[in-house]
Amino acid sequence: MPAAQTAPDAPAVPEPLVSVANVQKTYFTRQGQVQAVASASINVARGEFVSLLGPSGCGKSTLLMMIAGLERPTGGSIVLSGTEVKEPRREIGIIFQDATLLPWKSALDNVLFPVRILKLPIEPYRRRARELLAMVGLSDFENKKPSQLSGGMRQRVAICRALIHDPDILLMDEPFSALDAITRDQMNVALSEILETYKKTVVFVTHSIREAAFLSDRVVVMGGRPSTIVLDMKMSFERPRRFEIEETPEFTAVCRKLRLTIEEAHGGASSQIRPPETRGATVE
Ligand SMILES: Nc1ncnc2c1ncn2[C@@H]1O[C@H](COP(=O)(O)OP(=O)(O)OP(=O)(O)O)[C@@H](O)[C@H]1O
Repeated sequence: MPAAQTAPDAPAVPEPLVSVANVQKTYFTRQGQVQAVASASINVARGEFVSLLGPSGCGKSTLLMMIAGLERPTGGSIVLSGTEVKEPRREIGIIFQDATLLPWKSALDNVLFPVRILKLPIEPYRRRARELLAMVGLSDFENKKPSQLSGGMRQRVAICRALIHDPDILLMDEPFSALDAITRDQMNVALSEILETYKKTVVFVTHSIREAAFLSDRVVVMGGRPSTIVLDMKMSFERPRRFEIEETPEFTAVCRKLRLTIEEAHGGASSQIRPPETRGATVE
């Protein structure tokens, strides 16, 4: 029987931008070992938005920090743009839960901070910083210090700072979880708009099922003990997305499936009585 052949005009499968292959992480502490991630494998294509969802302690931040090169896996490998990640890399921009802005610097200078660290020429980047601040509606606030900005504004400055050196990939660790519900919704829409303009690959850690479903191309659910990937689900809602999709039966069904998966990974609790481990995952 002849060997199966690929048709000459078959579309080439694009190389993933990020490839996480059987990654494991055990922390060695004075109190003993903590197995944060038993095994995780995910490919993220260029331009894709992938959320990591799951209850507190299931290893989401650990996995993100390993992709960022800030933690080393104890097993498996992470490859970014064809090269194994062994240290923080310029192609990456990171945004944390707390905006972590420098309090004595203006919004504009905070956005320019990575440019100074990377010793890049300031002037062309000053123009880009102003463009980014305008994009997130902060043109009138570029000279304000962080203490003069609201939480949502500070987080928008942090997004501009992460984008200033034009990284290929944005890693976001619960960036909006400290914000009130309305501001958080606004930030979700603002982030979608930013990504329509500056096409980036995003890996996004969140506790919020709705936020993950709204923003993502794929939602990866982590869970179990020790923690693995229990679901990798495509979010096929049309883009650009607006709040209205959250009112649709399709969106509700997707959120229900994600919630049940998280609960099953923790022993099949009913939706009324959830074990403490699943309380970190919210549908608000
Ligand atoms: N630096 C560290 N040293 C030792 N243990 C750690 C360290 N960082 C995380 N852990 C442990 O690894 C496990 C996974 O933690 P991680 O923060 O990655 O989970 P998470 O899903 O992001 O949690 P959360 O949603 O609460 O932020 C937890 O048991 C945590 O206590």
